[in-house]
Amino acid sequence: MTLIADVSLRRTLDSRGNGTVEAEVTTDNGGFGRAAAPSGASTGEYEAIELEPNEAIAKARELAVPRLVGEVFAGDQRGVDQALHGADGTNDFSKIGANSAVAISMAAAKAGADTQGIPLYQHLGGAFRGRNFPVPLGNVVGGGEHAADATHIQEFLAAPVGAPSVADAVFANAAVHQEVHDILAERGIAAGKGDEGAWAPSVDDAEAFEIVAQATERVTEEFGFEVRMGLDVAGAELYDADEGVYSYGEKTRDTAEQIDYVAGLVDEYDLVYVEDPLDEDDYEAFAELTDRVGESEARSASGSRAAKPRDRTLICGDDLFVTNTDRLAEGIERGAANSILIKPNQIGTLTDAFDAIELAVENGYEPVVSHRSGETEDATIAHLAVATDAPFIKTGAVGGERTAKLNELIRIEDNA
Ligand SMILES: C=C(OP(=O)(O)O)C(=O)O
Ligand SMILES: [Mg+2]
Repeated sequence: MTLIADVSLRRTLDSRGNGTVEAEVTTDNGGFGRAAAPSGASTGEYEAIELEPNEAIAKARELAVPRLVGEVFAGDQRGVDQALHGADGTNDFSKIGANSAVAISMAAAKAGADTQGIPLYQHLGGAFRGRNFPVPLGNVVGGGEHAADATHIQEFLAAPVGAPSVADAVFANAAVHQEVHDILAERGIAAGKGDEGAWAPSVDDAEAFEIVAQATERVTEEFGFEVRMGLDVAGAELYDADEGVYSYGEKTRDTAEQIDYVAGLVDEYDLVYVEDPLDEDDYEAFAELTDRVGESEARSASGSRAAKPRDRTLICGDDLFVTNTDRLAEGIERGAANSILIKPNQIGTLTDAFDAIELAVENGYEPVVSHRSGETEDATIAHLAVATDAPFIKTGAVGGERTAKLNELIRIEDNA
């Protein structure tokens, strides 16, 4: 094992044009790792704290770097992340910033892999990883906090669950994205793109469902494997706690109506994945919805598919769990959701993200590794997903900072 010899930090650009923290870790024997922090827009209330980048960098230089350089082995990820927690001293990284913490944590992991001459996913996950690949969830239409004057539901996702390889899945999602463009053009609807590269047309959610369903059907036919649909409702952003309702423009739904609405969408569009359908404080409503649609069951008696059992729909907690084992433990106890979104910067270190994944898997919750709406060319999450055998990764469909992760998955699959 080789000690960390240097940690350098700088402010670089993210995909929204904001500053972010980039970290470089070098080791005694010349190992090197570089990583950068992503950043959310529809952030959960209970996430670790992101500081202004220059402030985060100054604090990390003062408090964290001295605890790492010459003190911790680069391959000892728990040691690195413990040093970061020790330097910060709070439970939400509000002192050095979760952006500094996560950049250093990921850069150290890359340096650890480099010193051993193995890929990052193998360093993190062990010698037997690299055979299973996550299904990429591709954001093809979106609005909410990611685009003005577009859909209320934040993300309409393509889910190529039948793809024989990750490369096929990645290209299927890109094809759905293109189909959506073509269908919008057929309908005479102009659309720009939101923060994650999804189309952001000024249509209501009902029309977005129609368009994405049509696009996934066309691609299913063209590619010869099943491409289904998923959603990130980002319910906390729609929820008005004073009124106790979810607001879709003029239309509002109370919690019981919201549960009915989402359960109806699961049936109507055969949704494979629904993230944050409800408010981030409402474990009870999450549990009720999970109970209704979260288990495999015979499809209710509607039409010709009545006899076909429905796969389990993943009800995923993002803002609900914020990659935090305490919040996940509460969810497990209360039966809220059956899946957790894993965003390392929500919690600040790779160790904490790993612990959340392990707790999830032990309890039958599916981990879904995820990007943020503000991203960089950093591809650590691709390796994290492969290292942990995560069944899904959410990292967009197109756009350089999104394809950085998707192309990395293709390379890992290709043993490149
Ligand atoms: C990726 C997401 O958006 P953000 O990064 O803005 O939280 C999300 O809500 O899942
Ligand atoms: Mg989300």
